[in-house]
Amino acid sequence: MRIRFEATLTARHFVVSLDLARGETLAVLGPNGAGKSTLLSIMAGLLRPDSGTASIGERTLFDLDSARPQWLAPHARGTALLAQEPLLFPHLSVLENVAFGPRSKGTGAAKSRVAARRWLEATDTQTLAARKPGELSGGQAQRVAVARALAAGPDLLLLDEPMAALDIHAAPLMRRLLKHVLAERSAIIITHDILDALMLADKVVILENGRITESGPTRDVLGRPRSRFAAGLAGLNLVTGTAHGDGIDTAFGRIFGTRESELVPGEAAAAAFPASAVSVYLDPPHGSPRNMLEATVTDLEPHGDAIRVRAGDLAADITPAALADLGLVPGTLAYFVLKATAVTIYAA
Ligand SMILES: Nc1ncnc2c1ncn2[C@@H]1O[C@H](COP(=O)(O)OP(=O)(O)OP(=O)(O)O)[C@@H](O)[C@H]1O
Repeated sequence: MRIRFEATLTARHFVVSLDLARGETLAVLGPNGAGKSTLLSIMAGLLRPDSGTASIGERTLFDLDSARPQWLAPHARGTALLAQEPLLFPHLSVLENVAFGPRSKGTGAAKSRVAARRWLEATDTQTLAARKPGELSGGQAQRVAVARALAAGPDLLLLDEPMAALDIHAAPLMRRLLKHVLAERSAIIITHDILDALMLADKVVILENGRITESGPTRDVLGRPRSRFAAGLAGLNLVTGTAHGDGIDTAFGRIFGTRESELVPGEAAAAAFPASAVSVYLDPPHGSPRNMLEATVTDLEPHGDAIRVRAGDLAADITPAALADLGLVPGTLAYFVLKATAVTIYAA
């Protein structure tokens, strides 16, 4: 079933349209306040846009553009929303929580419990069936919430940062569960985590200020980002300019790299390279021909075992020892140097 969505909500500067093929998982990435939760709330029927239409297959979720506006109640949409917090009914057992979905659709009590047990097994929570939500860890509760969402048999699963509230031990388990659950299932997942997008989603959209600024297959968007937001997520530097032979002309001078596709001289192009491929020098290095970008250091921050040196939008990861040697501080004029083989150039 194809999923179509188009909505405008002026008070939140929200203007979004998107399309999902049957069984596809879409990751929504974007900075805070971009409108990601707004998108899920409108889809789930918790928030009414000013205008727009949405449908799952033949079922209209809302149509506010016609002479006879339609608005389907949340429970009738065939969507299930999984929030950051599991939001289980505290007074019901785990089994009853999961059986609630089929029950509310009119399935009998015994049949609903059978279905619930099946989903508890699928989420590896069958041993918790008799417990109350208050007796579960965060990770367990979130797995039960997945079971509950699936037991309702949704046509579209909506996930709002399902890993965000989990600790570093529970998150990988949950990610593995979702990978299994989301295969062949239509879903929209909000995430801040690049790994989630790469592992779980077929497509991504980047949402910024209520607008989609990039969209496409996950690997394309993250491997060849066109927006700074996507580039930052992917740990890539992104420098834009105009194509010229094997390179592009940028504010930093000409940057050479490997062409990803045919470039038309003079047309907009971008160069992407990982922060880990950049070396930093205080003086222009001599010798082998390399790309050299002169820039003033603006920030230094820890990044894993490395130090990320920022100069405006440029980023380089260097070792703490190199940082000590160079004596970099914000304001230092430095040379960001990298081999052409580390640079991918593509039409922007
Ligand atoms: N209940 C509300 N009433 C009015 N405006 C709101 C409300 N909730 C969010 N907004 C505004 O709508 C815009 C989009 O917010 P939304 O919560 O959808 O963003 P988000 O991308 O989910 O952000 P985050 O990553 O911080 O969760 C923001 O400008 C926000 O301030």
